[in-house]
Amino acid sequence: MQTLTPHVYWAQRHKEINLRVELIDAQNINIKVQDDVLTFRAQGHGAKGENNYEFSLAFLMPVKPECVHRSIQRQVNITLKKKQRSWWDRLTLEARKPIFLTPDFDRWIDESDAEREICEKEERKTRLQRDSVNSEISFVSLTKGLLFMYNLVQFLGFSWIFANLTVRLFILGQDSVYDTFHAISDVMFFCQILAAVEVLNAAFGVVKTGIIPTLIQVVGRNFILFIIFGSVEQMHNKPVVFFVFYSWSAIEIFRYPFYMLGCIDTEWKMLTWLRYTIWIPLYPLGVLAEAVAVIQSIPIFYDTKLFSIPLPKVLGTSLSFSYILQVYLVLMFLGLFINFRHLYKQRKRRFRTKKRKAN
Ligand SMILES: CCCCCCCCCCCCC[C@@H](O)CC(=O)SCCNC(=O)CCNC(=O)[C@H](O)C(C)(C)COP(=O)(O)OP(=O)(O)OC[C@H]1O[C@@H](n2cnc3c(N)ncnc32)[C@H](O)[C@@H]1OP(=O)(O)O
Repeated sequence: MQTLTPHVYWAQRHKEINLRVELIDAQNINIKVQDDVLTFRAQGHGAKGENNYEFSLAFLMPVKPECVHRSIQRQVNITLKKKQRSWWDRLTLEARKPIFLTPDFDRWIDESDAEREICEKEERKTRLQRDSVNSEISFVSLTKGLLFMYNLVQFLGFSWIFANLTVRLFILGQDSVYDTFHAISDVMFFCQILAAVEVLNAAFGVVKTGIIPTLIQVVGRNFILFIIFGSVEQMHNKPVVFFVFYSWSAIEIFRYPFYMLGCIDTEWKMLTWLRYTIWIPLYPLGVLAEAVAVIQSIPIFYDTKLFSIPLPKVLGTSLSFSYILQVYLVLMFLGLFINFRHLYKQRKRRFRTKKRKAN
């Protein structure tokens, strides 16, 4: 086998040099770049059949020693990085062009074209960045808009409940307390079903809050509303319904407007203080009222056998739901403890941040 020189085509960009070595089925390719000199050795099929091929090129200016090459059926493509971003007048150190070297007209561009190519690339990049920022902004605005609407609906719902309970108490006196469920439950059902959105918001990171406290809050309330009050008629006329609904709505008429203002990046200090303070008496009172409701419902579930769970014969006929309620009573106080601690932390975080901002 003889050693021949392959035909080499070259082109440049501001940052790199591209070489195309014309060699069919190149094998044992050995390319080295040392002191700005590239040496190429390979076996392949050229104009004179299967032979060894080699060449070397001393570059006009410094190049990085690492290079990338890729052999495809009819050629070997080599890419080298220039050490400095610049446009070379020629490829080789020697002014006389080697005979085997030709400009690669398929890839050839002059300096101004290369500049334009770079400008276009930059423009495309900026446009892409701008587009992604714009779509991020419109996504955030859409989310904030939807959250605002959600909070507004809840605020209106709970304001109606709170106002209704208060006005009825003043007009009808004590009697209104016994009729709370019939007067209020439809709106309360609506608001509390809708509150499931808060669990989804926490789960998908739409708002910066933990899922566990939200789940405890929503599941805890809906258990009382739908199971204890909703499914047992004997509970409808109990005064405890009034106290539960009153404690729930008393916090929500501050919490939801606080969130609404948050959605439009506004804050009323008084409202923030109320949102993060009023739960301190309301939460234990609310849980206490809920506990009274559960305790009052236990004998009713026991007598009516409602929701009792059928058991295998060896264990007895069925497990009364009243036993589950007794376990729930314990869970309630565990839930109270978790959420009380969570709200306490949120309060501390909120007021600590404010103080730091004020400094
Ligand atoms: C696993 C299931 C087990 C079930 C076991 C059952 C156990 C039963 C336990 C029962 C206990 C529940 C009793 C309860 O029903 C009794 C009462 O409600 S009594 C009445 C008094 N209640 C309250 O005061 C509680 C009110 N509720 C809450 O405060 C929340 O629901 C709670 C999840 C407890 C806490 O809220 P959160 O974690 O979200 O804290 P923040 O308000 O500070 O919000 C944090 C940041 O998120 C932003 N955010 C949150 N929600 C929204 C929203 N809807 N829209 C816009 N932004 C929102 C908020 O602005 C904060 O952001 P930043 O810090 O940037 O301002």
